[in-house]
Formats: sequence, C-alpha cells, structure tokens
Amino acid sequence: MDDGAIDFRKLLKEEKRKAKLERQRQQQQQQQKDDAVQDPSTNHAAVATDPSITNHAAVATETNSSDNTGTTNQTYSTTIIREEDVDALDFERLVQEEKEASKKRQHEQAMADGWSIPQQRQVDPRQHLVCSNPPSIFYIPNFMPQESDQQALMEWLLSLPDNNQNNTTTSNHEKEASLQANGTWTTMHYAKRRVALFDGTLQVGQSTLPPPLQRFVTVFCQQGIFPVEEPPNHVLINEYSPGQGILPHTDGPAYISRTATLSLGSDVLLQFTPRPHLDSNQPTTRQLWLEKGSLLVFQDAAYLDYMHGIQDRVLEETVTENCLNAPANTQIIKRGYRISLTFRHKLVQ
Ligand SMILES: O=C(O)CCC(=O)C(=O)O
Ligand SMILES: [Fe+2]
Repeated sequence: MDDGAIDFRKLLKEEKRKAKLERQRQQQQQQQKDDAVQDPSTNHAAVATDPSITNHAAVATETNSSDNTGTTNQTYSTTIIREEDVDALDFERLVQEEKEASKKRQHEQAMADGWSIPQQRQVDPRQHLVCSNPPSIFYIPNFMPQESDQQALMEWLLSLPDNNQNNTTTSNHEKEASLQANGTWTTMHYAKRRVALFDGTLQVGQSTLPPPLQRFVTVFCQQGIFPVEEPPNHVLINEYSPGQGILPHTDGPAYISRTATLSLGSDVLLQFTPRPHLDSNQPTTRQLWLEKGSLLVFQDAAYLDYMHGIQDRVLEETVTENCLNAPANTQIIKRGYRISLTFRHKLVQ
C-alpha cells in the first residue's frame, strides 16, 4: 500500500541521473556537429538535433550556405542549457507534481478508510424488492447507517475541485467537455445542478475510480448488487440544493440496465413514470422514498420501461398512496441539501 511519503532523495538522484545522461547526449551530438562542420568531407553527415526534444535539449538552427564549389555547407548555432537549469527546471516541477499526487492519494485513502459500509450482509433481493410491477426495484434502507460516515463521504466529495470556480466564462460546450475531467464539479447550464463524474473506463486496461468509490464497487460485487464480471465502472455524483430536482429520464443504453444510487444528506421522493410505449394497463407514476443513507437499485423493466426523476422547485413533498415504501404515517417529506452517487457499469466497445 502507498504510505504517501515522498522519497526526495530517490527523486533527486533519479532526476540528476536523467540530467547527466541528457547532457552527455547533447555533448556527443555537439561533437558530431563540430566534427562534421570542420571536416568538409563529412559536410552532409551532420545530424540535426531532434526538434521534439524541447526544454533541456540543445536547440540547433540550421542554415544552408553555398560555397563557390556549389556544395552546400551546413552550419549550426547551438544553445546548450546549463546543468543548473536542467536540475532546477525538472526537479522543482517533478517534486511539486509528486507532492500533489501524494497528498491526493493520502486524502482519498483516508476518506476510503474513514467510513464503514456493512460488508457481511448478503443482499437478499426478496427482502428488498419494493413492488411486483415492475419487479425490479430494490430499496435498502440504512445501507450506510452512520450519519458520521455519510458526512465523511460528503466532505470528500465536496473537496473535489470545482471547474466553475476556476473559469466562469467557459461555454456550455466546454463545460460539457469538462465533465469528462474525472472527479471535478461542473454546474449544468439549464438545471443549475452541480455534477461530478468518475468514469473508470477513460483509461484503457485499468479502473481509475478512486479508493473511496472503489470500496463501494467491492461491496456491491460481494453482495451481489452488481455481477462480478460487470462491476460499476462509472459513478455520477449529483448535488441538489434544497428544492432542486432532476427531469424524468432513462439512464440509456450506454450502461448495463442496472443502477445503484446512494443518497446522502437529505430524504427525497423519486418518481418512476411509465414510458409511453407501455400499455395503458400499467400503473401510473410510482413514488419511492429515498432516505439519506439508503441504496436504491433498479434494473431491467424498471430501468428500460420507466423514467425516473425528482420534482423540481419543491421544498416539501406529499407522500401519495402510490409511494412504494414510506411508512403509513409519513405524509410530508422535507427536502434539504442532498448528494447522490449513482453507480453504473458502462459498456465499452
Ligand atoms: O439523484 C438521484 O437520486 C437520481 C440521479 C439520477 O437519476 C441520475 O444521475 O441518472
Ligand atoms: Fe438517472
């Protein structure tokens, strides 16, 4: 496991070794060029410096001149960056980058270790199934039972960088593109809701989900919430200020037809609305009470044939007889600040 400590000595040694090799290479090249320029028989053998090597490479400018014999002489003016510059340039940047990466790793590890999810419990679908039609909505209250654990997870999420604070003038297109930047908050243009995406499929061959989220993935697979061969590799975080919602939508064919959503911060009512292609005998909109700390899992028909959404501009919601899981005496749900984490398995071609 990474203990987060930076081995400065090792870094310095490695950087010096690289700088030394680079200087040797430059000197060798310079020598070749000098020899070539001095020896008219080898004029055309002079080798120009690789232009792709920037910063610490020797920069050669080539000038062609014709002598009276008609042959082309190549001469080079070369700037060699000094030893001190090479050390200063790369080492400072390297140490800074390594420090930041290490701080981030430590923070994420501490966050991942800083809360508990009951691991032993095997989820029994029959126990958590909330209705027979559609037969594929599961609700697990107290999935993350401790309020302090929920708080710790929220704190980590809120410590993620915010794109909008860095750049308030980005176009919608750029904002959408910045959603691709893993683990940063972006404010959606119309909905005004903040979202952050962790797409573990962006780097081929390795999952890039950070440890706090990877922990959930492990638990979901252990508990049979997701199949081991199709674990969540994509997590969308939605932040709702009190009263904010999300339009009815389906999560679409980019994922296997299963989602797991963890609610933090506040309770809310989620609406499941049948899609128009369903025949009219299907039940109308159904409500589901999502308590903070709960996990909602829905799949198959509930994923494919229903839209789900949260009413916008509502601070208090009335529980109707179509609510699938609220206790009989619950009539009003007060909305507060809420963060949800939606785990999915994105299909990769
Ligand atoms: O916040 C929620 O509970 C719903 C989120 C959702 O539906 C989504 O991100 O697709
Ligand atoms: Fe959704």
